[in-house]
Amino acid sequence: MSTAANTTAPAAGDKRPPVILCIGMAGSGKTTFMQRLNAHLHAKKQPPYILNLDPAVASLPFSANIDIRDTVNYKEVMKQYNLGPNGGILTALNLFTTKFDQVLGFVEKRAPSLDYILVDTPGQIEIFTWSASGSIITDTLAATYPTMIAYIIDTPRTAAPATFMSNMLYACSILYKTKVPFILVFNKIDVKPHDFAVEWMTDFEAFQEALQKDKTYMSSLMNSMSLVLDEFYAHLKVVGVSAVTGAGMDDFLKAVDEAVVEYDQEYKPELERVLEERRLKQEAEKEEHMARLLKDMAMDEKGKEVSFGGKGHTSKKGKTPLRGMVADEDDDEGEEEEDDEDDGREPRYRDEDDSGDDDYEGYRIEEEERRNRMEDESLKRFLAGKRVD
Ligand SMILES: Nc1nc2c(ncn2[C@@H]2O[C@H](COP(=O)(O)OP(=O)(O)OP(=O)(O)O)[C@@H](O)[C@H]2O)c(=O)[nH]1
Repeated sequence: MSTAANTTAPAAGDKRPPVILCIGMAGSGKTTFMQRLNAHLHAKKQPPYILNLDPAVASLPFSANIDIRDTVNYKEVMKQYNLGPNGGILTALNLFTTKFDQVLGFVEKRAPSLDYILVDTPGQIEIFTWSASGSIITDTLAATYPTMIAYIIDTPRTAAPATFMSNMLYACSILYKTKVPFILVFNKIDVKPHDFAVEWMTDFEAFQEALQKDKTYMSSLMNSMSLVLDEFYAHLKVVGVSAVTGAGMDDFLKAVDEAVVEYDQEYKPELERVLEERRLKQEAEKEEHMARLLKDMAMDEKGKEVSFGGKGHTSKKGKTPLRGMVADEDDDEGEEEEDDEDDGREPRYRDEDDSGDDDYEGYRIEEEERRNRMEDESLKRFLAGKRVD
């Protein structure tokens, strides 16, 4: 776990602004946090580019550059598809995702002049974190930009060990699902400072002690869960902020810088490895299909072997029809071999009963002799000082 102390500033002239996906439980203060962050960045003369992905928000306290509500009317979606509010929001997000390549196009044009891209997500957290659209949007952004999740937590409401544990487990599930760098943002520290949370995350015994006070059946379950979470905490950046007073905003930006470094050092190489693995797998599949196709082409529908009349054709004893493309060739067994000369003809199929074989062979020999005669003629004309056509 890091607490945004040791940081590296983003490289000057970096054309890939970090994308900050703001996610959190309803009422955790996502929108207020975005508003505060927006104001803070404007004050620093680094105005962010804002995407609003919440189709159900009544009014935004900041202006979004791209707003899902301009594209989809979620109330109309509810009516048309006969859905409830959550189904309407999810369908609206799905519809918007089908246009996300256009959104990316807009972002791309602006990216060189931007320092930050902020994304507000639907209040119903699972609509973004557990939907296909949420994954597509996250993965698409993360393929190009250093993308991270700012997980907003309502600190006063997380002070009980059981609530804290539930919230951390949820955060853990999102981290393992998205795999992008993760910042835990303890919001509302003007009401309750987040020191207790940092202590519980860094000092295992302190959390165990807090758990001892809980005498319910849940405490033993939580005891074992807390062991699992220890590993998870190591991957997190933790900051305390107040979206109302503006406390902790610079700490948050330092954590963003750290997340960019983490993206470059861990996420991106892993992404490239996965893409390369996929490419190799596809290539291997293609080769396998080709080999199977060639094998199939060597057999006619009745299961008889067929061959091509052109270069690389098979002998009657049933060799591989396309030389050089399929392994397992053995050409010099003293069998009756056909001429390997490429005569430029289209390949033709035949089977062992092909009675036209001899005619064809005769024609080939005739053709070759004719070509040889022409070449001789041409040479004679050249030696006689005439132009060669
Ligand atoms: N004291 C205090 N209150 C805050 C802070 N941040 C947000 N709030 C309050 O928390 C409530 C919820 O804030 P929102 O920003 O609407 O939360 P949200 O997560 O966007 O909520 P949804 O729109 O339901 O997703 C509001 O009453 C805010 O004024 C904070 O840092 N300190």
